[in-house]
Amino acid sequence: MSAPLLTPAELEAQLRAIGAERYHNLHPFHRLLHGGKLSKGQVQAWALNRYYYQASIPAKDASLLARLPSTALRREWRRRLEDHDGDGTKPGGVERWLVLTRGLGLEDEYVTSLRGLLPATRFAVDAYVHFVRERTVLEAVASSLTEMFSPAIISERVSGMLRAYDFVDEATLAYFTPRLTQAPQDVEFALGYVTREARTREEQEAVLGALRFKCDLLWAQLDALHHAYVSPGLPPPGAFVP
Ligand SMILES: O=C(O)c1cc(C(=O)O)c2c(n1)C(=O)C(=O)c1cc(C(=O)O)[nH]c1-2
Repeated sequence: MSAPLLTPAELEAQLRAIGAERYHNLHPFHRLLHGGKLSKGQVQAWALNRYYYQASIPAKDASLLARLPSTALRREWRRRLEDHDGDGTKPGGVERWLVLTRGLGLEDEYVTSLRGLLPATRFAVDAYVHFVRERTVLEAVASSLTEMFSPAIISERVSGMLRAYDFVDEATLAYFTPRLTQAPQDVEFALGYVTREARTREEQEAVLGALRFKCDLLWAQLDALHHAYVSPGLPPPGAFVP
C-alpha cells in the first residue's frame, strides 16, 4: 500500500523539518561570515560568487513564468521578476547586489563579467535554473521555498556583519532590507500553491524532494567558498584571489 496523503499542515511541517536539517544557515561558512571571522577578501569572495545566484534568479523565474497556466499565477510570479530586475523607476535586487559588491571594493565590470567566479558556483546555480526549467511546475514552485527560512538568516547576517566588520555599513547591506518583506510574500503564495496542488503522495514527495535539492545547491555553493577561501584555501585556476 502506498503511503497516505499528508494534510497541508503535515506537508508544511515536513518542509520546515527539511529547512531545520539542511538550510544553509547551518553551514560553517555562514557561521564564520556572520560571526565576524572572515577577512575582507573572504567576504569579497562570498559577495562576488553570490552575484551569480542573484543574477540567475530572474532567468529562472522568467522560465517558470512562461509555463504557468493562468493569468492569476503569471501575475503573481511576475512580481518576482520586478523584485529582481526592477521596474525602470526603482532598482531591483540584481542592481542592489552590486551596491554590496561595490561597497566591498569590487568593480562592477569585474563582478558582472563572472571572470572570478568559482566553477562550483556556476555549476550549482546553473543546476537551479535547469531544474526549474525541466521539472514540473509544482517542483519548480516548491524549489523556491527555501525562502521560508531566509528572513531568519538575513536578520542574523545583517546584525552580525554590522557588529563585526568595519568595512560594511547599513548602506552596503541595504540589499537585504526589502527581502525581509518580499520573501514572506513569495512564500505565502508558493506554500499555498504546493499544499493545494500536490494532490497525491507522490506529488507531495516530489515537493519535498525539490526543497531538498534546493537546500543542497545552496549548501554546495558554500562548500566551494570554504574550500577555496577558508580551508585548505585553494582557489581554482582563474578564480578570484583576494
Ligand atoms: O540571503 C539568503 O540567504 C538568501 C537565500 C535565498 C534562498 O533561500 O534561496 C534567497 C535569497 N537570499 C534572496 O535574496 C533571493 O532573492 C532569493 C530568491 C530565491 C528563489 O529561490 O527564488 N531565493 C532567494
